[in-house]
Amino acid sequence: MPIKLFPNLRLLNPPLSATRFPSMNLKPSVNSSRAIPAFRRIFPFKLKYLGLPTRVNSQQQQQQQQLGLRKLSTRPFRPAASSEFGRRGSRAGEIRGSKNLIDDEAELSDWVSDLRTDSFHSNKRFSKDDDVSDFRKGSGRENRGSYSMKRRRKSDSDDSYDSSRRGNRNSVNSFSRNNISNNTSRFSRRSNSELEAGNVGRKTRFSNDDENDVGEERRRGMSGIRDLLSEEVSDNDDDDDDSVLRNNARSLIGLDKENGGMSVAISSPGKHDSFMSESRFDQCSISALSLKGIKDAGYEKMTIVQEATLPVLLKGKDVLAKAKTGTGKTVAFLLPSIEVVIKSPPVDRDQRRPPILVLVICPTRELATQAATEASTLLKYHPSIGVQVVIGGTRLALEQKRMQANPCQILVATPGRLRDHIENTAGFATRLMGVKVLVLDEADHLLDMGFRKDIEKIIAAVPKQRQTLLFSATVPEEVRQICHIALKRDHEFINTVEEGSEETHEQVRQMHLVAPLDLHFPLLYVLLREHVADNPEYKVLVFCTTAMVTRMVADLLGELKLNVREIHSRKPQSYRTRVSDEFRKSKGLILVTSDVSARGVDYPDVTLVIQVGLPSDREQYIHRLGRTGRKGKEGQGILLLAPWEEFFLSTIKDLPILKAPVPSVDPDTKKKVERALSHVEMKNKEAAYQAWLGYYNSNKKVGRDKYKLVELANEYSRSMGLDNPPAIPKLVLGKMGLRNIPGLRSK
Ligand SMILES: Nc1ncnc2c1ncn2[C@@H]1O[C@H](COP(=O)(O)OP(=O)(O)OP(=O)(O)O)[C@@H](O)[C@H]1O
Repeated sequence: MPIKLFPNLRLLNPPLSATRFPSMNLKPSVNSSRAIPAFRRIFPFKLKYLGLPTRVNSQQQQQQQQLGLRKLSTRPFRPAASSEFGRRGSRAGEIRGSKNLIDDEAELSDWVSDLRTDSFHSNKRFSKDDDVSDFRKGSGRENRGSYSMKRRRKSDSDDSYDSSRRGNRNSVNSFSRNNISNNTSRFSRRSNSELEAGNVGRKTRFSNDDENDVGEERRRGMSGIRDLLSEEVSDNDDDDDDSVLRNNARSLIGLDKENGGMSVAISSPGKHDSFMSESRFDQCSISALSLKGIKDAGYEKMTIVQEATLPVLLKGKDVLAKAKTGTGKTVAFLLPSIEVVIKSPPVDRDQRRPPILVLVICPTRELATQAATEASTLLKYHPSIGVQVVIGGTRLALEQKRMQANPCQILVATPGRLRDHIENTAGFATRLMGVKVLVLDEADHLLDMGFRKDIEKIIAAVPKQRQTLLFSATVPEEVRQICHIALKRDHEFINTVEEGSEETHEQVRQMHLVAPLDLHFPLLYVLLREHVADNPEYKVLVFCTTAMVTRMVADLLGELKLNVREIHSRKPQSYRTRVSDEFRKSKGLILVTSDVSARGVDYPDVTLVIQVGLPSDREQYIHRLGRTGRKGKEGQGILLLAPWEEFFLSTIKDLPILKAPVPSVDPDTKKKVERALSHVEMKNKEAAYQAWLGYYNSNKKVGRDKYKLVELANEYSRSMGLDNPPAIPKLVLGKMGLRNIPGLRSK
């Protein structure tokens, strides 16, 4: 049975295009770093002169050879037709960096204070965000590690497997158990293819007058819900949808062996602009008023993930959906959810505890606010449907008042704050018993150990009889294994990233730079300076490992007179909202950020993403990179690593990331950076050092050898211009397992 699948798979996986980077000049050259500005050396395809980046994997090397010596044409970079889905590579991810135990000093000090007060669990309970979640990942690290081990072993044993088939192995296995024809006829469809207030343990809650409570702004009541029932529904009924989509069908469907769910592999139509489909929203059973809202939002056709998921979701099925970053997943889960509200019986206006019908969970405050804003846009012509957002960093009492004064049917929340409401808001648990649709956005992150307990609690608080939607750009195997926590057994896995193809966008050029730590700050400055000079409309995200490292790097770049903002969990929510809005609207700005901006945040037109230091794992690398190249636009990504961090590259070896030559930094620039570092506040450098140590200590690989780790941390301290490593509280060192390690200073 499985053998039958392969011809189909081949059809779905067109041969490799020889021209992946058609515009790249591949003539070897010895780069004179002085003659060629650093950024241009890293992205030589922008230029008419020579450069020879080294491909990471051998397949890519082969492609490069096939390309031969070609004249470089520069902007605009356009990927070759059909190449996006034509590539294969062994699926990386077998070797994954472990999640950090302590993501930043906030967690560290909170942890310490928790230890002091012996109230760790109770304190942690009510405010969670990205950074915090990373802290809490500690308990799950071992689990993650063992998953990784399993995966590694599995992949080892599969070495003989043809790599071109490897990506489809799951499908093949699962097909062998199932009735292909039934599945195909039923489901075939066409397709192109932080942070709740970091109040954990923090004693301050921020009052937030400028909180973007969309539901409140809209001041929607429940009065018109009855009217909604008489809303005109578009002509197409479900069968029509099916036939339209069936006509377009090019997909394969099989039962997901691991968890019993349906698995749908979506094919490529052979064009590189894979983000949009040819299908219109009115081809689905969507209410006329929703269609009006969609039109006003400027959406004409569905994106690939919308086209693939909407018909299934409109039928009420549970779905786990995977689609590349910036391809419209938010609308994909909001629209069918809104349709459920429309079709629900009217709620009595005088009801004391009106039900929440749709519950959307997002891992970060920014993302929750963004999703609520999108919902608000789509609800333009549904004035009686209310959407509210509950997130950390705002006063709980204020949210309670708002929810009481103006009950909504759609609630968007971060996990920690939601749990807080479940436990502390009168009548809230009763309202949740009305939930018909549960959405986990960035599902893999939410199902990760950092959020797992909250999510389990939330799932226990909503009815079993519900529809559940899990969306993410990354769905690692371990998430497939545990998604039954949330999904029904017969759920569908709709994967719009073709198995064997890359999870990143082709139009985003990726580079990695490996250089000693002492060069990282000067190199970062040089890269940014060059990019700013080259791009009048620059908009750059610089990702750092922890919140305190983020603050220090932002200070440094500010001292270097770059136009910089910073965002991380240690900033008050009002500040974060303001900076996030500013960056969304601005051009000519650099946002230095922790992982609060890694997932989901939709900043338009980001020109460059720089990741400094080890990303927590492969998924985080992909999500951070995904802040650029959204909606089919071009973008660039640079990963700056130290030599001892190079192991991370094996986890992303299937991605088209090229090795860039390290630009030399001229003595004047070095001095300039040193001077700027000397102006950065000592306490910020000390905090960065401690946070850096905590972050790498929690990395399975780097943190294994404590002696080496301390040496590296002290190298980092020197790179900040410090003669002696800052002293760290004894309690903290003890907790990190670093007591009595030579080279550390304690206080
Ligand atoms: N049908 C559509 N046509 C055009 N643009 C759309 C459509 N649907 C969504 N968009 C826009 O696409 C952009 C990206 O959408 P969204 O943020 O939902 O992506 P995503 O897939 O969730 O990304 P991430 O994985 O990073 O969370 C948004 O600006 C959104 O307004």
